[in-house]
Amino acid sequence: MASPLLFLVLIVVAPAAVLLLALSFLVRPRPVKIPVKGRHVFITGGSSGIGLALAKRAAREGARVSILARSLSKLEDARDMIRVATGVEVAIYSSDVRDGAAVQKAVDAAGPIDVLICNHGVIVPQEMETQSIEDIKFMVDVNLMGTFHLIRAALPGMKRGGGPRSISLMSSQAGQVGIYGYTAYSASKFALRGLGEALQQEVINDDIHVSLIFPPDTETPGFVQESKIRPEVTSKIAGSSVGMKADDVAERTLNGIKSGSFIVPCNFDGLMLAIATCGLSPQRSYLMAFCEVTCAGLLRFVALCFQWGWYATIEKCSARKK
Ligand SMILES: NC(=O)C1=CN([C@@H]2O[C@H](COP(=O)(O)OP(=O)(O)OC[C@H]3O[C@@H](n4cnc5c(N)ncnc54)[C@H](OP(=O)(O)O)[C@@H]3O)[C@@H](O)[C@H]2O)C=CC1
Ligand SMILES: CCCCCCCCCCCCCCCC(=O)[C@@H](N)CO
Repeated sequence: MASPLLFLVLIVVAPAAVLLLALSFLVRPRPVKIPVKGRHVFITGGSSGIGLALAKRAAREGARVSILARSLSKLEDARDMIRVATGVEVAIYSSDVRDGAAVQKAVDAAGPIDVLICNHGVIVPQEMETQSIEDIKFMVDVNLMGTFHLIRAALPGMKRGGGPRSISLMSSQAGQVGIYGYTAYSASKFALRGLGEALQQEVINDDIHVSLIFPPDTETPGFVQESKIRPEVTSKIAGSSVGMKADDVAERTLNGIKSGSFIVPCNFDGLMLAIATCGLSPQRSYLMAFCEVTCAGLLRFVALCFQWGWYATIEKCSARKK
């Protein structure tokens, strides 16, 4: 009578328990908690959208907050908005992340950083064949080179010790899977993952922990602009993942940073995408590692179903154009 139960234990539960135990010893780097309260959080692109929501949240949680962007008037408006919402006065720095010297000056003026959030980003969605090389360079320079400038400027100050610190990079779900109309944008966002994986190995001994954030379409001023010019196919494919509000992305982001997660998905589709594209990324959570090991095959199948749908959409749209 007890034999089906015994069978279940032997075939499923026991191997799962052994795997979980093995993974709890195996995961590296080790789990870490990164506090935000009373610490210096530096957010680029903090004057709008996700960055502004992040700045508000960090201020509310008792951090000292600095924000950097180009437009001084937008920065001042953001500072006023955050003061009204939280009673906290944030420091503002007007620089272009493409200008390494200007970034260095701002970072020096702000003082040693505990949590660096490279959130700035630009997008011009368009098919590569018609996109100008200036627009392509624009996205790579801001999204990728700007991030290099920031990390290089902030690292010496961050290595001074005083508890675990974080470097977080705002990628996109389009940095996990290439999307029609996003050749340059996807390239710049995929690049952040390579940067982050390599950087984590270089800074682990300094108690610095890298996080990569992968949001879906998010309601922001930037997204409103993007939506006006984005190809129809791009909108359809991006619609495969449920859109979010900036504040909800900010909440996921800050929680991901605080829990020291390397990969930070923002919604359920993002979680599936993270498991399907886990590759050789570091993983601190043995539970997530367990999901990756056990679900990879099935999620590959799900991913192929999505690709099937996307190629059908592309065919339909191009047939209509002709
Ligand atoms: N909204 C979305 O659908 C998604 C967004 N993301 C990513 O999230 C991040 C934030 O996006 P979102 O909130 O929509 O963006 P917004 O366009 O609303 O805000 C962008 C911010 O970055 C700043 N910025 C842009 N270029 C530069 C530059 N060269 N130097 C310094 N600061 C700059 C802007 O200020 P200023 O113009 O004054 O410089 C602004 O503060 C980006 O990296 C984006 O790629 C990822 C997935 C989805
Ligand atoms: C295996 C399971 C797969 C699960 C579903 C996969 C869905 C992928 C959708 C990708 C959407 C990309 C949106 C990018 C938004 C962005 O970065 C711009 N809006 C920036 O402004």
